[in-house]
Amino acid sequence: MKQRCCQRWSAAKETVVHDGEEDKVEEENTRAICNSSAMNDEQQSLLLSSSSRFSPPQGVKLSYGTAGFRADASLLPSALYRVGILAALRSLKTGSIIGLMITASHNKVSDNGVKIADPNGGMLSQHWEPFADALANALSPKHFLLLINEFVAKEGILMDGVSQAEVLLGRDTRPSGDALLEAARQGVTSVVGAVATDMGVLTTPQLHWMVRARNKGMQASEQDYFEQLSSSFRCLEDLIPAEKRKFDGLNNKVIVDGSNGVGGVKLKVLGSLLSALVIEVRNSSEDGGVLNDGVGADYVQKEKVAPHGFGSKDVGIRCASLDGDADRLVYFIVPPESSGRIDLVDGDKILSLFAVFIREQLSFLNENEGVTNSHQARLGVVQTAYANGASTNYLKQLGLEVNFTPTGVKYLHEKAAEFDIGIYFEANGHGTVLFSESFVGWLEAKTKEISSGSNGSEGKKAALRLLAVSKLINQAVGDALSGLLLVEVILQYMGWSVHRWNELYHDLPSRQLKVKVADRNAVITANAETVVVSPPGLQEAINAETGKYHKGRCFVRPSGTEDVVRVYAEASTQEAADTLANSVAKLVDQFLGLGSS
Ligand SMILES: CC(=O)N[C@H]1[C@@H](OP(=O)(O)O)O[C@H](CO)[C@@H](O)[C@@H]1O
Ligand SMILES: [Mg+2]
Repeated sequence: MKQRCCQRWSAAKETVVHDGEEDKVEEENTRAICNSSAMNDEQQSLLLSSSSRFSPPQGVKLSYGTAGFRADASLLPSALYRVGILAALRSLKTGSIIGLMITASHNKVSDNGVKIADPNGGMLSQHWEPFADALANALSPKHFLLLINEFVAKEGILMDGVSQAEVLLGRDTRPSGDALLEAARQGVTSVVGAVATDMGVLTTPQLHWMVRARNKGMQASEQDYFEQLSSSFRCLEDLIPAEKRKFDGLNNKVIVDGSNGVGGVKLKVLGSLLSALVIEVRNSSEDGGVLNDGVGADYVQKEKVAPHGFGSKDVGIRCASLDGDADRLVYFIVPPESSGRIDLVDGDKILSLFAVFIREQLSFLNENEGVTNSHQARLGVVQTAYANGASTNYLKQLGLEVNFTPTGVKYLHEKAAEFDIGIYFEANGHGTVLFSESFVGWLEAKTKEISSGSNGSEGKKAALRLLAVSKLINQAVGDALSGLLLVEVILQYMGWSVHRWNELYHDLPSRQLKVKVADRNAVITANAETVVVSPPGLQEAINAETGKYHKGRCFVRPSGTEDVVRVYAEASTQEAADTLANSVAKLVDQFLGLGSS
C-alpha cells in the first residue's frame, strides 16, 4: 500500500505549485509522508484531489486569533476547506459531534470567518490552534499533507475509514456564506468516514447550543432551541411573586437593533412564542440595511451613539442591540434631547444584574427552612481588564469573588467553569452564566426534597428559578438571545426600569483608542494584559502618565482580531480619560510606531 501511495504522490508532485523550497526538503517530506502509517492510501488520495480545488492565497498569513480566522471573504475558501478537515479530525479524535460556524461577527459585510465549536459547545481546545494556523497557511500540497499526517499521528487519530465523524455547519447572513459553506463541506467530506450536516443560517450561539445538545443526547433542532428558551423564560415569569408583577405599556416592551444580521430574524421567531413580553425588532437582515453598518452592539458600545433607526421617538424605552452573529448584547437608553448620544448599559451591567439576582436566589436557598446548608454554592464572576472599574468595585462590594482573564471568551469561559455558578462577561456584551453539572444535580435533588415538605417555600422557588436560569441561559457560549430573555425576566422580577438598573453604579469615564504599529506582536503583556513586559520602558512610561490622573487606569495590548494595539484609559472625568488615552497612544507610537520597525 505504501508503494502505491508513493507512486501517486510522485504524480501529484508534478502539479505542485513551486513555493521556493529546496528539492531535498521536498524529497524528505515525501518520504516522511509515505512512510507514515497515519493515513491509509484512500485517505491520502482523497485529500490530494480535493485540496487541488482550493489553492491558498499567496502572501496572506491567517491566524486563528481571538475568535477563529477572519479576513476578506475572497481570501477564505481554502481556509474554510482546511478548517473543514480540522473539524472532521476533531470529531474523529473526540468521538463527538463538532460545530463549524461561518461568521465574522461584527466585522464589515465583505469580511467573513470561521470558528470551531468543541464537543461541549465551547471554543476549540487551545492546543489545536497551532495546527489550525499551520494548516491554513501551508502553501504547497506536500506541506499540507505532511502537516495532517504528522498531526494525525501525534494525536493518535484513527483514520481507518471505520470511525465515523460528524460536523454541523452553520453560517450567518453574509452573502459569501453559501460558497464558504460549500468549501467547508468539501473539507469535512474529504476525511474518510466524515459527514457534514448543513444546519442553515443560524446565530453563532445557536450552533454552539446544538453541538452541546447533540453530544448530550438531547433534542437539538432549532425548534428545540426556541422551545427551551421560551419555556424556561415562562417558568421564570411564573415564579415572579404576584406583588412584583407590575406590567404596564412601557415595561413589557423592548426594542432590539438586530445589526442587519441573523439575530433579528431569530429573535422574531422567539418573540412570537412569548406572550408577556413584546419584542420589537429593527434592523433585521431582511430589512435591506447593510450588516454592522452604523448598527449593532459593537458600534453602539464603542461609539456610544444610537444605531440607525433609533432616535428621539425611543426616549425612555428599553432598547438593546445585538452584534452581527448575535453573541453580544448591550442595552441602551436614548436620553431626552440626546442628539444621537445614548446612555450605554453594557456587558458589565448585564453581569451585575445577573449577579444581584443569582446572589439573592442563593441566599433564599441557604436561609430557608427545609433546605439544609449541605452545599454552599460557590458563585464567581469573571471579567477582563476592559471591565469598567466601577463595575468591579460594585461586584466586590456585593462580596463576590471577581476574577480577571485575558481578553477573549475562551479564557473567561474556562475560568467561569471552575465555579458552581460562574458569570462571565466582556464589557462589549459577550458573556453567559455557567452552572456546574454537580450543582444542577444538587438543585434538582433539592426541588424534589423540598416539594415533599415545605411546598411553595422561598427555598424551593429559588431552586426552581436557578434551574430555569440554567436552561434559559446558553451553557455553551455567550448568547444575545438567551441573555436578553434573562435580563427581561430579572427586570420584571425586580420591578426595575432600565433606568433603575442603570443606576446600580455609575461608570467611570473611559476611552478606547487604536494605534497602528509596525508589529503589534512586539507588545507582550502579563497579569491579564494589564502590564506591558516588552518593549522595555513602555510600562514605566504608562505608569508615569497614569499617575497624573485622579482614578486613572490605563493599559495597552495587541488586538487579536485587528492589526492594531488597543489603548484603554479610565479616569474621574471624560476629559481626563480622553487625555490619558491620547498621551498613552502617543507613547505606544513612540515605542512601536510605523517608523520604529
Ligand atoms: C476590546 C474588545 O472589545 N475586544 C474584542 C475583540 O478582541 P481583540 O483581541 O481586542 O481584537 O474581539 C473579540 C472577539 O469578538 C472579543 O472577544 C474582544 O472582547
Ligand atoms: Mg459576535
